[in-house]
Amino acid sequence: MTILLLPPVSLFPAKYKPGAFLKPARPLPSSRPRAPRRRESPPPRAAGAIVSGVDEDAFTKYSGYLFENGASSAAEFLDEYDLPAISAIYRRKPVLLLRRSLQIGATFGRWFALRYLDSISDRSDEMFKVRAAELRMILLELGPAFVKIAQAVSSRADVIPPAYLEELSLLQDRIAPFSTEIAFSMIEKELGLPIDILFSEISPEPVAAASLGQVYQARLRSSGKVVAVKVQRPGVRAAISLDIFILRYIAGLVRRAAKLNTDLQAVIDEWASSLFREMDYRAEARNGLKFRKLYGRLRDVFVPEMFMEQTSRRVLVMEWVEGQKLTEVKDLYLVEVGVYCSLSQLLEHGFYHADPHPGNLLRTSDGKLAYLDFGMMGEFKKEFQDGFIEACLHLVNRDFDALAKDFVTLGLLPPTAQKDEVSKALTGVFQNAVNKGVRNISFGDLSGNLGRTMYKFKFRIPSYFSLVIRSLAVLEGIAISFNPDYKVLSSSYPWIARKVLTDSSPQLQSTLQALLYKEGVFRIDRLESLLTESLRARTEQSMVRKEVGKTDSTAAIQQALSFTLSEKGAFVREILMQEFAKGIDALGLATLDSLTSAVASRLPFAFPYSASSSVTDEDIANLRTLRRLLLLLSRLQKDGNPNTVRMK
Ligand SMILES: Nc1ncnc2c1ncn2[C@@H]1O[C@H](COP(=O)(O)OP(=O)(O)OP(=O)(O)O)[C@@H](O)[C@H]1O
Repeated sequence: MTILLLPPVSLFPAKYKPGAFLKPARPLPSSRPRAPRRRESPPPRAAGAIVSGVDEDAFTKYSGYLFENGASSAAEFLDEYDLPAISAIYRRKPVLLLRRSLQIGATFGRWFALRYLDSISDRSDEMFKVRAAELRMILLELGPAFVKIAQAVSSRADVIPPAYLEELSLLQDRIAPFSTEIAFSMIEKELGLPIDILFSEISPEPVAAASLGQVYQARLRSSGKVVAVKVQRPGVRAAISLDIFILRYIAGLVRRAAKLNTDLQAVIDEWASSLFREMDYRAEARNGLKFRKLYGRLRDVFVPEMFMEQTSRRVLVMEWVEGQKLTEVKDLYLVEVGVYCSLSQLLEHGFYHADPHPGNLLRTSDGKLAYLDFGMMGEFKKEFQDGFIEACLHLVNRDFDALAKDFVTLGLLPPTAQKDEVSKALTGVFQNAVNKGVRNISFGDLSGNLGRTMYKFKFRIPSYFSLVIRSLAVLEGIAISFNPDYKVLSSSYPWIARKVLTDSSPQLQSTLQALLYKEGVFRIDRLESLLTESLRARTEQSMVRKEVGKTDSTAAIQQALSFTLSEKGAFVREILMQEFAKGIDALGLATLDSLTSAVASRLPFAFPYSASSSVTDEDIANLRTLRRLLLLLSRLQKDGNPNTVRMK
């Protein structure tokens, strides 16, 4: 069985520039004589090329060790996170359990001891970078469960010191690969066909190695398309199951010892369930298909195609994306595209990419934002979407009583929390931030402050919500690295304003009603600010959405003018009409009033009625509102004609 590997330049169109990966032809591992196949081939003993600078693939050794101890055979075939099954496997292996626990304890213990020594010898600052690098190596050595945990926190510029952030972000894509021979044999076993029947070319080494799998560049023999082939690390489920089992146990101890509010074991269970789902590549491919269908239509967003027929539980084949990491190219326009795409995911369809770490966001060679890795997707339920929008509106409008209630709806606070106390505490957390103006609120700071202040009210962040926050915080984090003033909330608020003005959900409509009326008095300033903000969203949105056959500026004008007349603007129109009617009534009265007083002053006798008594304070307020409404509409008309539509 031979595979034709021609020099890449002659085979790939120039835009793919695959030369970096496809080395000059050389025999592929699959053409070498292979060891006789067993149902479960032993894990690799030595890694192939070194990607990360780690001189040995520690995970490969670890999974080999597990295999020798009989742990992988049962745990490796678990389809989903099944705690009773995992307990049953590892309770029968106390020695393995003890050895691994000691290994984890000793590794971290040594590191903490060194940090302690640094601090007593006053060398903490000097050794900071060294310890950060050591921590990365430790996590790599301890295997994929720890790498995954580190990845989860590595995009949080707000909670992790910069030196650690730098090191931990290397865990996103610089992990030692396992041997290509094992990978190719897994592809053949999983897909049931020889490599050279599946692909006309494949890179002789992985182009990237991540915690759960590694990726090859290949060309499908059937269609000639260039694809990425992701192959799962052997022994990964067994290794992760064992570590989860141990971490759960430690979490139980810590919770009891520190009397924590949070059920740490439940947090680990949720995380473990999603990690197991991530390890099923068929589910990932289905997610990718759905993601492409929903968001692939947004302008400047690119979602690769999935090849379901060539995908199995441990092998995934998808369209190759040529591009650079968003973090490397520092493209603020694409960060904005990402924010709009995230909001569309969160607040329009509720189906969102829950792992948008910087390694998964690329800038394609034609300037689009490409999403990779659909293993972890979240569902943001409609009631939470509305709750989130309401919370943002209440925050921006400084309505902290309502915000306290939103926190209960969102599951951030228990229903038993003392609302008055909470409202006071929230005022303390947010007042300053909001006074600075919505454009200056940092998403990262806000969530950090919130956690610290609200702890005493049993504040907890449900896992669905932490992923939502994360998907926005990651983008803010990327942007901040090259524009320290970037605020994701400022980019999101126009969207939120537009949503509340146009959504037909009764919940949002009553929020809007409550926001616009205080004790029956119409608050036109709030409508003004919502409309102005929403227009900003619609203008920018027209850049992001494909407006077939329209220029951006005409689309913006049309949107601005037709908004209140459109079906979506029905609710706002009703409010406007009501206020217009009140204003016109007041205008009628006032006109009549001035007419009668003008006529009365010219009469040679005293007029029996006092004209001024017919115009009340309310009428005067309604007249003022009418005037402002007219001004607002004319301004919207003007603003709807921006000359600068493209931000690039
Ligand atoms: N379709 C693709 N086109 C080009 N490169 C790709 C593609 N898919 C994956 N890669 C490369 O492989 C790397 C790892 O892929 P991916 O993130 O899907 O793997 P993973 O095992 O799920 O990783 P992680 O541990 O980060 O969750 C990516 O960061 C990217 O560099």
